[in-house]
Amino acid sequence: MATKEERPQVLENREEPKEEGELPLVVVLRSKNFNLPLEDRLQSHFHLLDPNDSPDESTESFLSRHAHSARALLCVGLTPLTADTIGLLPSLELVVGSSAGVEHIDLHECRRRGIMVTSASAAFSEDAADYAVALLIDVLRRIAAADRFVRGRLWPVKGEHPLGFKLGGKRVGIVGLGNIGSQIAKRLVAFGCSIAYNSRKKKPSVPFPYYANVGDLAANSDVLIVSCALTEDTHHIINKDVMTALGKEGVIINVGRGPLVDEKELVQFLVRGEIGGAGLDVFENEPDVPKELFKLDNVVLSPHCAVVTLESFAALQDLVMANLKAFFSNKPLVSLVQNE
Ligand SMILES: O=CC(=O)O
Repeated sequence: MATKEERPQVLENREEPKEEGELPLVVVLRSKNFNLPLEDRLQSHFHLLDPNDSPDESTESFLSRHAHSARALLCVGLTPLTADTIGLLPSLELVVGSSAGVEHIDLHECRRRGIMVTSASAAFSEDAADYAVALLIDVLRRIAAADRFVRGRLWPVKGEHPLGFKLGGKRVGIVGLGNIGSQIAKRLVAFGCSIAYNSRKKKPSVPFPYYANVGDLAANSDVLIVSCALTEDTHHIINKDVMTALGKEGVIINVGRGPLVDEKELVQFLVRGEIGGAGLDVFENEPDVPKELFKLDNVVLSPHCAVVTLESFAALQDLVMANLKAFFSNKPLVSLVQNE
C-alpha cells in the first residue's frame, strides 16, 4: 500500500468555509449519472457549476448563461471536453482532469487558448502499475484459467492444469515510461525481469535500454506492456508488425487505452496462436469485447478498472483539490500536463 509520503502532495484545508458568492467558480463537466466522490469536498471551497443540476436546460445554454467568468473546469472521468464546449467558456484558464489519460480533452484547443490542463495520473499510477503486473502474472501463471478449472470441477477429471511460465528473467518492453510505466518498471525489476522501453524521447535519467522504434523493442522482448498516452501518433502503436516482431511466445498487456493496440489484428494473432497471450484492461469499443477472446485461456480480460481502488480515489480527491487551490492562489499546479 502507498505510504502517505509517496502519495501526491496534499494541501491542508486550513480555511474557514466561505459564503457561496465569494467562492471561486468551477465548472463541473460530467456525463449524466457519472459521479466521482469529488464534489462533496470541493463544495466548501468552490462554487461548483454543474449543468446536470439544471436537467431541463442544455449544457450549452447552462454554460452560456452561468459560466462566462469561470476560470476553471473540472472534467470528471472520461467526459469529452470539446473545442465547442471550451468555446462557451471565454474566461477558462485551467482544466483539471480526473483521469490518468487526457485524450478526451481537446488538447489542441487548450494549447491554442493557453489553457492549462492537469491530469490525475499521479494519483493512479501505483494502482495501475500493480494491475499491469497482476495481469502479467495472471497470463503467465494462468491464475484465472486455474480458477475456472477448479470451479468447473475439471481438477478431479483432468488432473493437472497446464504448465505456466516464470515471471523472473522475462525481458519486458514498456511502451510509455511515464508515471505508470515507471511504476511498472520498479515492480518488475524487483521480480527479476529486465526492462527496456519506448517513449517519444529517450529519458536521460533512466538506466534501461531505450528503443526509438516499438518494433525493435518487441523483437527484443518477451512481454510488451502498453502504458502510454493515446494520441494521433500512438493510435495502433501495437500493430501487426509489432506483434510479428514480438513472436509466438510473446505476451501483450494493455493498461493504457484500447486503441493503442490494433484489436482486430490482436484477436487474429491470438486465435491463430501467433502470440503467446494477452492481459487486457482496455478495449477499442468499450464495453464491447471481441467475443473470440472469451474462449481463450491465455487471455485475461478486465473491465477498464486498473486504476480503481478506494485509496486511489482518495488520492484523486486530494490531487484535484490541490490543483484547484494552487491555481486560485497563484501557486504552481501539482500535476500539469506538458501540452506542447
Ligand atoms: O483509465 C483511467 C484513467 O485514465 O484514469
